[in-house]
Amino acid sequence: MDKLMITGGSPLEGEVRISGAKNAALPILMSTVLADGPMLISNVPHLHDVTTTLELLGRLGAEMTLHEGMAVEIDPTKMDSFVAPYELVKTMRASILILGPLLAKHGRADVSLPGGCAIGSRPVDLHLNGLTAMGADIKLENGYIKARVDGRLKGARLVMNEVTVTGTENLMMAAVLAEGTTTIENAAREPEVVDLAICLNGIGAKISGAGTDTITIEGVERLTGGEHRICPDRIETGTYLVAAAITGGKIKCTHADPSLLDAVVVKLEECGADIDCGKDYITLDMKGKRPKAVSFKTAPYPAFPTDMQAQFTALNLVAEGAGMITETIFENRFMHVQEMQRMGGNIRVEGNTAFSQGVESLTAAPVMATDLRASASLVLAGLVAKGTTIVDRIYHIDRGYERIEEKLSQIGAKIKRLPD
Ligand SMILES: CC(=O)N[C@H]1[C@@H](OP(=O)(O)OP(=O)(O)OC[C@H]2O[C@@H](n3ccc(=O)[nH]c3=O)[C@H](O)[C@@H]2O)O[C@H](CO)[C@@H](O)[C@@H]1O
Ligand SMILES: C=C(OP(=O)(O)O)C(=O)O
Repeated sequence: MDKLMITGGSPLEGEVRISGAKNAALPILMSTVLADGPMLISNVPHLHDVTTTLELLGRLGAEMTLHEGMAVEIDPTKMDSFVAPYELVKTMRASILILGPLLAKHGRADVSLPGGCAIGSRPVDLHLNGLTAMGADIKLENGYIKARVDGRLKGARLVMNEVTVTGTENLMMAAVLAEGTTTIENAAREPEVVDLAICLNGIGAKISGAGTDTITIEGVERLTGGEHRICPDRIETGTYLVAAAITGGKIKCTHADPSLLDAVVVKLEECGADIDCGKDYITLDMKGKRPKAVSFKTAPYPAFPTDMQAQFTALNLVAEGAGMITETIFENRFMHVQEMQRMGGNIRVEGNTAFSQGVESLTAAPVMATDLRASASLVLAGLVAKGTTIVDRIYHIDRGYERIEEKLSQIGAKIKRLPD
């Protein structure tokens, strides 16, 4: 397994080009199953999860052509398999996003039930309840979700008990080809849900209200093929902004969308950063300053994202003062804290809150984490630690960050990938 070797102490300075969003690319690539012609998807990030998604689509019989500049053309018209096998689903929970499109388009889907993962149990009951309410017959057999429907799914009123991002996306994708109108109440408002709706509306779907908590989908009989450009990754952007803030540097993130980062920007300003936003860039200046500790609770968009919690936990380790960070989305998302303690962080977890008291400096250590953002937060801690930190098991990082070591090196980090 590859590792990252980071020697801390250099303030980061320069420009980073932000990639397309993982969490938009995955549902949008899955949604191509619904189309009646080829789809050209651009600004696709080069990530392990994207490769897994393309492998899944290939196994289902979709034809794919890769174009220059991270665009992929997907022709789903000759699909002849409806099974998402365990060996793919176990490496990527988001494989569940194939369920809605397959069922809506082909009337059948066998999708391995995703297990829990390092950050929590992550059930998919709300996806299944919604599809059942739309007329699907769903059984669990031998670890697989076996979903069937005779003819088209039926539009329904779906009231979600919890705000679920992939649940909203799965049901929205299922509803676009259903007979009649579906409403999703208490829907997720995340920008990636909006990007998916834009993509689907571009090929003939009738979705309104994406980005609010009530989404209405008028089912249509067919969708055409078409084109879509994936929106910028707000979590990647936030991670690089924290990298500059934690090292007392100055950074410009280009090809970004600052309008998706309001809650994160508020906290960066609170920690002392000067921020400037343009239409497609965001700069952060923290030169010569030590960050001040921040406190917040994670919650669904537009509140502070759980996917940025670990990175700010790292920032608080070296900040001036006490910080209190509460995780409300996932029950086990502080796996990074024990590793941070090994680097000299003065931090403890009680219940779902991490309490920290900033220290002047961290010390390097060999560390590893069992999820994506936790691993990224250890890289951030390594950027300010005295000495050389080795972050193990970085396949988690490769699920969600495109060429992280190259992008960080370009802005002055001393970071190297150590191949297995
Ligand atoms: C590929 C993708 O987009 N992943 C994102 C998505 O994950 P994902 O869509 O899996 O996360 P959800 O929004 O579904 O999870 C939110 C909460 O709802 C619960 N829940 C969810 C579904 C369900 O059927 N039953 C249920 O109880 C979950 O356990 C969790 O406590 O949103 C998360 C929350 O912003 C992000 O951290 C992930 O990066
Ligand atoms: C939790 C995340 O992703 P996933 O839902 O793909 O596991 C994440 O992007 O931080």
